[in-house]
Amino acid sequence: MKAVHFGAGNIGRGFIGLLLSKSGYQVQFVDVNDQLVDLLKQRGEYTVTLANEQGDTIVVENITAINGKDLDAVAKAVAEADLVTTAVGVNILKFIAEGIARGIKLRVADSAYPLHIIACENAIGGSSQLKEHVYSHLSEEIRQRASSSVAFPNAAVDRIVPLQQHEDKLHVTVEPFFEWVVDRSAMLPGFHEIEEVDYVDNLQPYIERKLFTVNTGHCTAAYHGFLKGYGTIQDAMKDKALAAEVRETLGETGAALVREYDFNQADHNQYIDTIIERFRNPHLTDEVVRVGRSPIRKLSPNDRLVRPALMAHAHGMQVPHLARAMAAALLFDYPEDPESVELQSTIKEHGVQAAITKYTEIPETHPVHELVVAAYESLKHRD
Ligand SMILES: NC(=O)c1ccc[n+]([C@@H]2O[C@H](COP(=O)([O-])OP(=O)(O)OC[C@H]3O[C@@H](n4cnc5c(N)ncnc54)[C@H](O)[C@@H]3O)[C@@H](O)[C@H]2O)c1
Ligand SMILES: O=P(O)(O)OC[C@@H](O)[C@@H](O)[C@H](O)[C@H](O)CO
Repeated sequence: MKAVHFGAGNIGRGFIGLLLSKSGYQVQFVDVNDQLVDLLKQRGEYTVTLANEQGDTIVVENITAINGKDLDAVAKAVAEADLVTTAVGVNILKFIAEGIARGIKLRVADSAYPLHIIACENAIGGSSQLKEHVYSHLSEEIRQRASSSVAFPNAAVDRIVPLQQHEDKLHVTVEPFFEWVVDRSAMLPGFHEIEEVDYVDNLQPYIERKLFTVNTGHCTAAYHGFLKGYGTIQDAMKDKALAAEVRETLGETGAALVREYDFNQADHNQYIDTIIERFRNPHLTDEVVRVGRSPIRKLSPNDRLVRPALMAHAHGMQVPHLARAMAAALLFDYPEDPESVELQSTIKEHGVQAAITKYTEIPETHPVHELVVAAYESLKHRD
């Protein structure tokens, strides 16, 4: 069984590549980082360390890599694969689409054996978004032929993998916890199941619960932590007031999720507790600037702050803490992050109200918009 995985970065090597390899897939990574690709090709293996007391290690063997700039090689690999996965960042999906489309074209020309394409990104409907990008490169005739043999099931992936500090550029340290849930209803017969993956008929509650708990809590800790001068999530979570802010924020998303999806409140509280403990893992060093990266994406309408806030508001609930988290995101001024630079320049040029409307798409007349502006002013002028 052959798998092609786009993005040999932290989650690519530390989670997806590892599970695929354990399940008997021969994994070919595709990346545009020349050094990473060369090392993977030369060595054919890498090490994953679990951030636990014992520091357990696993060697992932029998892997190889392709340079993503070599579109012919990418297309050939996709044409021959049983499974394509991605962990490149949701905004990068459009850039990998052409190679996948060319692979599909080659593939449907001489066979119709099934291909599953699963985007493992932090986004709602990641694989569906990738499908749109891929299909924009295909003729109607090829789309028709692909419709019965190429599936794009959506997925939710959860494992904290920080930026790596190892001398060995392939070595990756990951938290022990992981969860990978795939939408079974969009799958074709004959799929070689990936071990330890959960297959569900309705993914929506799972992806929203993950994104609006793990990722909402994480970015809340990151943005408030950044404002308070903490370098890592672990240090930020030692601040009692900050940890309480994270919990209150997850109380707001939790109330909305329980109402929307009928989750059991006690089970959801347990889920929140587990996640907060994961943020505190003393064996991890996770920088606030990684977790807060791409604030424009994180402030976008379908992401971890705005969507749960509007969902809660629609159920008649108050969202002061989500509004504060959005305000803290608007104050994330980190020159090495291109989205932070754009955000700060928009605020400077057009004012915070216009920036909120532009990036969150919440109209100025909406009560949540007013809450975010007030929280922004109060955080900006804090002592
Ligand atoms: N790190 C985590 O804790 C975590 C957990 C769950 C989900 N995710 C999601 O996984 C995705 C990747 O995150 P990450 O932390 O591994 O990031 P990362 O930066 O470590 O890895 C991304 C990789 O994609 C590569 N890439 C960029 N453009 C490419 C292209 N055109 N073709 C092929 N490869 C390309 C980069 O070179 C890099 O190696 C994101 O969507 C993220 O939200 C991350
Ligand atoms: O990857 P992002 O930028 O969407 O979010 C940053 C972190 O919250 C994220 O990578 C988490 O570590 C991960 O989603 C845990 O499953």
